[in-house]
Amino acid sequence: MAAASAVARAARGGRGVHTSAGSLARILCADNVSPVCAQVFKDRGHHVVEWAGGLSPADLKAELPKYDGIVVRSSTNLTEDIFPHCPNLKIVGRAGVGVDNIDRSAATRHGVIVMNTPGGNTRAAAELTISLLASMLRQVPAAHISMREGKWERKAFTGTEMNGKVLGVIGLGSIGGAVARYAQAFGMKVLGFDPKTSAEDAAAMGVTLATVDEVLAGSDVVSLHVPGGPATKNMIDAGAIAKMRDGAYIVNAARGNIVDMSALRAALDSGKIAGAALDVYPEEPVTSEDARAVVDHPRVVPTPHLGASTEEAQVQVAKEIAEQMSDALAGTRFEGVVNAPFVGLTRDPAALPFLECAEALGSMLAQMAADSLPLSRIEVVFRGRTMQGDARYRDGLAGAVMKGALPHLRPDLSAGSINLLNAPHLAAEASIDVKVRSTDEARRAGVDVSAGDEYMNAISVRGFDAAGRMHQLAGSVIDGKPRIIGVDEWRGIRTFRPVRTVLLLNNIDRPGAVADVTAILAEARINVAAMGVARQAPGQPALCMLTVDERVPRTVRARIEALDQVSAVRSATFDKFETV
Ligand SMILES: NC(=O)c1ccc[n+]([C@@H]2O[C@H](COP(=O)([O-])OP(=O)(O)OC[C@H]3O[C@@H](n4cnc5c(N)ncnc54)[C@H](O)[C@@H]3O)[C@@H](O)[C@H]2O)c1
Ligand SMILES: O=C(O)[C@H](O)COP(=O)(O)O
Repeated sequence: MAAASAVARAARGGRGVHTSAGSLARILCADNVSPVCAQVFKDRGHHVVEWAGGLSPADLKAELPKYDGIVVRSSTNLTEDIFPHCPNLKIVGRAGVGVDNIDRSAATRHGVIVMNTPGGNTRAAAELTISLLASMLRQVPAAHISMREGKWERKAFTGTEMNGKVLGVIGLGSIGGAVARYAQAFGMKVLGFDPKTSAEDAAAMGVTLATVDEVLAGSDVVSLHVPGGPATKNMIDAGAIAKMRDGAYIVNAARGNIVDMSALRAALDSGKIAGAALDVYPEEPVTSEDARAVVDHPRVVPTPHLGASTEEAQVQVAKEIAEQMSDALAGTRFEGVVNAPFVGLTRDPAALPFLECAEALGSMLAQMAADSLPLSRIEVVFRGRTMQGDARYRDGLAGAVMKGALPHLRPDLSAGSINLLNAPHLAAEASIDVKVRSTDEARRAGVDVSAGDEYMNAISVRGFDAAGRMHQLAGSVIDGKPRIIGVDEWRGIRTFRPVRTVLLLNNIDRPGAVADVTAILAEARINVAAMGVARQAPGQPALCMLTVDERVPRTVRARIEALDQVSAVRSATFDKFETV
């Protein structure tokens, strides 16, 4: 399972992420995803099982623990309770756009990457939206049924033209944008609302930007293209419908719970809404009485979630998700990740040393604070253009610092169960408040940001115990490698690499003070690899930093602590970083 562990290593922010020929991950392809998906995985050396249709919660609990990855469409629901059953699961792929059937925050908490294929089914969904719109305005399905019943009813099916009407598009992303363009070819004017669309982008689509209320009030047809989820649930409720024109139409090919079915049913019955075309429903297949009544309404055109169901779109999303997941499993590319965009940093040679530095700082901080655990708060401050210029660093640094710290703060967790994705959540579980700020933000919050200020790029970490005592470290990347550049209040120290075992001693600066320490280490046959001292003035308190080749037993540490010139000894051992 070398490739499967590559994705875990990438999430852990480790080095050496690569595919080895013939290395296998076990992938479950569910929800009738195109066979192209399985083929791409097989071609990339993975072991694939194709599952016909969706998996029930019981199926998921029984089957998914055996797999490293799963591909789903919209039928299989990966709810919060599934993830604790799947310790091997590393990646979930959505062959499509909407990820509202996947509990992304539970996935993140369990260190599982979630990715989708935005764009793969845009054309299919936009074409179906226009088909629904035209069928609804011209009553094509009802006329079809009437013909099949042997009737010839022309007058009853007099329709409404698209030309000259106003289409209101809510959600001007890929599909909403395409719908807006297609509708203009039929002579429709388009009003649109999307908080993320700029006036320039709207103008390029030929859309007049408006508020949501203006779109509702000014449109003959309102078409919805926003993602599903709590933020858009019942966006079109009785209040929104009341704002619409009398005799307006609604098209929903986005997600079922965006429209309140009971409000739509009432508005269809009253004639406030002249017709609706729906591809999606609050529950699929339809079960509730309101949704059933809407589907059966004579002025409603329903389809069973067919937006992405074209040969072309299915092949496209199946191929894309298998390639994206295979690349992520190989650790070479992290396209389409929706719950941890920062994992891409682990493949960036310029970014990786900063993540390693943050992890080393977290590890050393937690080890330095061993005598004052638990830590209740960890603050991370970053400076420099590299990290400030890329929004992904904020989450990446939080993950890396906590990934380093947690093995020392939560002995209940095995080191292998902690990665960049879940580390901040595991910290929150232990009531450790983690804050990441840029120097500017920290300065505004009144935090001392002087640690590492002589470096272009630096990360400082401060850990506070319950009594408010603080431990502080700063690090930077020098010659492509992490270095510790500051310890507590000491500035301008001789920088050192976070490798082997680092001993920090607070001592009085006097002749032979350090020699007494190295003599004890020599007696214990502990080799000193590097050493540095920092002091305020001759004869004053000083800091001595020693890198030694072995772990320092408690008895040896106690002998050093007993020296009268030494006031505090702290040590940190690094397993994963290179040797000096
Ligand atoms: N019927 C189908 O088979 C089918 C197929 C594909 C996608 N979809 C659904 O369509 C949705 C949109 O797909 P897309 O590819 O265009 O995604 P997208 O991410 O490109 O676009 C979504 C847009 O909605 C906007 N948005 C979010 N909240 C909003 C709000 N409250 N008000 C206004 N705009 C808001 C976003 O800013 C974004 O621009 C998907 O999330 C999916 O649920 C359905
Ligand atoms: O969000 C999507 O991509 C669509 O709703 C398609 O869903 P499906 O893959 O279940 O057809």
